Formats: sequence, C-alpha cells, structure tokens
Amino acid sequence: MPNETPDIAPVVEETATDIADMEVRGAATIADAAAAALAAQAQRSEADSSEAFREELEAAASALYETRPTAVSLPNALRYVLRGVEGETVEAMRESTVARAEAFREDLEQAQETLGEVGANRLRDGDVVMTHCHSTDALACVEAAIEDGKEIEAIVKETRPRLQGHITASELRSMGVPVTLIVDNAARRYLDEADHVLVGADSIAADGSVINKIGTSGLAVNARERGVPVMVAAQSIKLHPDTMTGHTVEIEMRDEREVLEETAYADVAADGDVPDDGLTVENPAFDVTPPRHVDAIVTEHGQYPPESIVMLMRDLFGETTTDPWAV
Ligand SMILES: O=P(O)(O)OC[C@H]1O[C@H](OP(=O)(O)O)[C@H](O)[C@@H]1O
Repeated sequence: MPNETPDIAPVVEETATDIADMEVRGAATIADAAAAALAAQAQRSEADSSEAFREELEAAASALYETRPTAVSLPNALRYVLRGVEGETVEAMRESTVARAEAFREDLEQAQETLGEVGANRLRDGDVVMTHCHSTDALACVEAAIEDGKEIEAIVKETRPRLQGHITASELRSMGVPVTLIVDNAARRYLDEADHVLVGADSIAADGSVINKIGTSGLAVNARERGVPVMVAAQSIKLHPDTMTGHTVEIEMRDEREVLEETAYADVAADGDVPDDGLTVENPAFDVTPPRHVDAIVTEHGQYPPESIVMLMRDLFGETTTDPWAV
C-alpha cells in the first residue's frame, strides 16, 4: 500500500479540467490530449522508484479517465500508452512512456488521414453532405475528397446546445466548401437536398450501434426514410472493447445550464419562481443509433457494414480488457 497520494503534474489536472469543460473536445482530440498529458506526467515526474513512477502514471490516467464517460477513445488511448511503459528504472520508464505517447499520437493522425481517403471514395463530385456536430474524422473525408478534385457542398446542423456545428461550418469554409447552416429542427426538410449524412462517432459497439452526439439517431431515422445514406467516420480507436462482452456504453449527462442558462431559468419556471421543483432540464450529450439506420462505418482499415464491425474488433482487440490503467 502506498503511504502517500501519488503526485499528478499540474498539466495533467489542467488537461482533465479542459476535457471535462469541453475546452478540449471531440473523441480523437480528447485521445490525443490524454496521451500528451501522460507523456507530460512522465517528463515531470520526480518519482524516486519505478513503483512510485507507475503509481503516478496510473493516478494521472485515472484523473483523465474520470472526465467524460462516453468516448471510448479516451480509455483506449490511456490503455495504449500504459501498456507501452517498460524498463526497470525511472529513467527507462520515462523514456518508454514518452516514446509510446508520441507513437500513439502519430498513429492517430495517420489513421485519420487514411480513413479520410477511404471515406472520400464514397463521395462523388458535386455531392452534398449533411453534418451533425463537429467531427475531425468526418471532415477528413471531405478534405480528402476535395484533394481528389471533387466539389463538395455541405448542409451543417448547428447542433444545440453547444453549437459545435459552428466549428464544422468554419472549418468547411476554410476548405472552400459552400456551407448552408441550418437549425437542428430543419434537418428533415433539407435532407431532400443531401446525398449523404456524414457524422463521426464517440464509440462504436460490437453490434454496430453508433454512439454519437445527441440528435444523430433521429437524423439517421429521417435519413433512412428519405433514402439518404448514413456514413459514420470513425477511426478504430472509437471501437468499444467492453461491448464485445455485453457491456453497454454510458451516455454522459451534462449540466442543465448548457440547455437553459441561469438568466433564462425564471422565464420557464412556474410564476417565475426560482428554483422550481417541478421543472427538470435534462441534457444527454449522446444517443445510440442502431445499426439498421447506418449504411457504412468508415475506418482506417476500410469501410464496414455496421453489422460486420465486430470482425474488425476481434482482429484488433483479441481478448477483452478491463480498467484502462490496469496493465
Ligand atoms: O473524433 P472526432 O471525429 O473529432 O469527434 C467524434 C465526436 O466527438 C464529439 O463529441 P463532443 O463534442 O466531444 O461531445 C461529437 O459527438 C463527434 O461526432
């Protein structure tokens, strides 16, 4: 039993706070930041034994893991880095941790580029994509299509409550893509003008269900009804190993203030009374789109019908895993 609480570097605490507050957001970006934070922890460690060094790293991983529950890219990243920690001395462990984190971050970038090329093959010259939220994996597909010389247009849902659609619109405009920004409620009307729904994912379950920003499932149902194919861009780091043994994915419930600001609360409360015990505001950040409403999951290993994604999961994970810091 350790006598003291392991030291966590301030930069790890800052990264954890930034992830929890969504200053750092998006499943791939969170994974990248978590790996960088573990490298920083290793670099700044003043541990005087290999045991103490490992305890610090595991405490750092735990602090990062506790921030947001839904995007599996976070525990997958922590597990990947911790499994690469080798050596008998603090110096050797420090070096191997930093090298492993760097390798992870390079692989992540490469995987997104490769995924983009695969996804671009589904997009034809002149196609219109409808997006939801902001996904770097989804945008990589559009970027690769443009690099292939195709002209792509976008209908961008603003994505209440945090309006990540504004980030998507801005990045698409920087690529030169004509953008039509719409409120979420207008999606069905504009589906008739779309050739694809293109979204990312925070987690993919073994049965091919896609866990993504709240509103994705309703959009997918409407898209199926309108005959618009739904394409999910998700690097393999989004595959959720625990779902292979029947676990479900926790859906994050975020603060009600994201939906109803404090200053607007009285407008909704009975007779303007604050607080109003009969008024509940709920803010689930994600929902689950069943595989039957998804046409293709695009990964860096190729595209898969959702029902076949478990084959890739078996290839990549083999045996299932436990806590991300259990090495
Ligand atoms: O990894 P990339 O493709 O960038 O993003 C994947 C997903 O992460 C985001 O979640 P949030 O905004 O962090 O809640 C969105 O749901 C997005 O589709």
